Amino acid sequence: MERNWKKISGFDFKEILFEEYNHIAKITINRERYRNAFTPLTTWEMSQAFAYCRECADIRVVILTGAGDKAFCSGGDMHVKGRGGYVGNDGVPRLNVLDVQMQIRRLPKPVIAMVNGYAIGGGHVLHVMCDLTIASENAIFGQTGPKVGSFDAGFGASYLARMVGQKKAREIWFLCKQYTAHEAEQMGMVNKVVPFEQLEDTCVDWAEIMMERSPLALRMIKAGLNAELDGQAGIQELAGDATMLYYTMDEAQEGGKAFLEKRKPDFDKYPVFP
Ligand SMILES: CC(C)(COP(=O)(O)OP(=O)(O)OC[C@H]1O[C@@H](n2cnc3c(N)ncnc32)[C@H](O)[C@@H]1OP(=O)(O)O)[C@@H](O)C(=O)NCCC(=O)NCCSC(=O)c1cc(O)c2ccccc2c1O
Repeated sequence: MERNWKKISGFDFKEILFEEYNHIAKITINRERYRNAFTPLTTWEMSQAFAYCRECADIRVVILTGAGDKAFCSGGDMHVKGRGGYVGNDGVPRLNVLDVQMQIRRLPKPVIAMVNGYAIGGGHVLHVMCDLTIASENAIFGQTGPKVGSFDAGFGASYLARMVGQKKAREIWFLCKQYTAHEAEQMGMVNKVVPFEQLEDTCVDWAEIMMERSPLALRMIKAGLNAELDGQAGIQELAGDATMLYYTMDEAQEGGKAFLEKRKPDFDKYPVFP
């Protein structure tokens, strides 16, 4: 189905497209010429887009994808890989895709990876970070790090292992083989494989189903699933959400009111559940 994706205004992005349709934001890495490899500018722009998605209450689900029919993302742009990171116009080496990874993980809304071709290297890690992955039949998955002088021993290893198991994760990283969409689905890192022509429709369908569910329930489930792996940082995320919920209750309002009214708070009137 042809959809009227509208450009989200207020940004002058050069390396990504940032669009909205029916409360769904779509972030497209727009470097088709380089199989959508990311530079520090690409990841900086992605960071701003994800920050907007977090703040904007109108956005309920985010789709991350790559331009064209060849690649979702082929990882860091090898042309600008320097000593210490990927070097942007300011000459500073950075690994700022790691910030984007955290933003995806911390976004209190579902993020769908719409994998339309190669998801390789740092691009593979990006799909791993997303809550759901829907892939077209032509999609190819794999890590290249140990072949090209890199590795992601963070979420790119440990979270991947949670998905596919330790043996498979080690195979993926040690051998740097490429896997078809169906193999990736069998391994548990892809939710659904569809023909290329149905890829966007399926992602939008899934997004629209999720938008019929309680946003707060999805937010809490995501935080809980994260907390299992994220230790103290995961507990902080879940605890922050619990505090947010507590602040919506009369019991918490009473504490603040009592302070401002210079009286003792009366918490006795609020129910204590077993
Ligand atoms: C992705 C491919 C398997 C596609 O192969 P295909 O045969 O379809 O296409 P070509 O190879 O001919 O590519 C067409 C064209 O695009 C250029 N290109 C492709 N990928 C990149 C890239 N990553 N960087 C720069 N340019 C790229 C390619 O050179 C061609 O240009 P021409 O001028 O020749 O036309 C295959 O392309 C491929 O394997 N690509 C490389 C994948 C890769 O190794 N990526 C880097 C991995 S490391 C990484 O991503 C990484 C990034 C981080 O920021 C990290 C941060 C922290 C920890 C770890 C990190 C990390 O590991």
